[in-house]
Amino acid sequence: MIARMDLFSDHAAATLCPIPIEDGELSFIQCLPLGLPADEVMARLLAETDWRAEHITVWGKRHAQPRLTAWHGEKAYRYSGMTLAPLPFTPLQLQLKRAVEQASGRRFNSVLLNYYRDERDSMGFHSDDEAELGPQPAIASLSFGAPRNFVLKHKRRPLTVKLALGGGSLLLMAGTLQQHWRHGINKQSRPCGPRLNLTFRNIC
Ligand SMILES: O=C(O)CCC(=O)C(=O)O
Ligand SMILES: [Fe+2]
Repeated sequence: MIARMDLFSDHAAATLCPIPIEDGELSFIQCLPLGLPADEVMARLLAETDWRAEHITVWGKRHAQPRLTAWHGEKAYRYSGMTLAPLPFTPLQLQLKRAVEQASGRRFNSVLLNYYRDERDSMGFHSDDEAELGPQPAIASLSFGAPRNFVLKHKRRPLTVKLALGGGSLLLMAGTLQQHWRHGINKQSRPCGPRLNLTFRNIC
C-alpha cells in the first residue's frame, strides 16, 4: 500500500504544470524525480564532465563564453559561428534523459551542459531557433545547484517573464516560444554558488 502511494505521489510530482504565456508554451516541474538525490547528480556531473571554455564570434570578434559548456549526444550542433562535435551520452546523462522524456512525453538526442561557476557567469539573450532544431522545438531545461533567474523577453512587445530555476527543476519550452521570445541568464551582484543547467534537445 505504501509502495503504491509512493508511486502515485511520484507520478503527481512528475506532471508538468503549464505556465501561462503568450506566443509559446512553457511548463514546469519544481522537483523532477530522478531516482537519486539532485546534489549527488550535480556532484557527479561536475566531476565527470569535460568542461570547456568555448569561444564565440559576435560581429567578427572572438569572445570566451562567460560559463563552461559540454555537448553530448548523437549529432553535431552549430551555433554562433561554431560547430560542437558531440561526445557520447554518459550513463548518468542517459538516466536523466529518460526521466526528462518520461515527464515531458518528448524524445531527445542531444544535451548541452552549461556550468555557471558563480554569480559572474551568465548566458546572453538568444532564441534556440537553429534550423536543425526544427520549426517548433521542444527544449527541456534541467537545473542543479544555486537557483538563478531565467528571464524571457518578448521580441516585439514589452513583455518580460522571470522564473527562478532551482535545483532539481525541469522547464519545458515548446510551441512557438523560440519564434517570439528570447531568453537568458543575467550576471547578478548577489554572490551565489555554482549552477548546472542541461538543455535536452532533438537535432533533426
Ligand atoms: O541556463 C539556463 O537556464 C539556460 C540555458 C539555455 O538557454 C541554453 O542552453 O540554450
Ligand atoms: Fe537557450
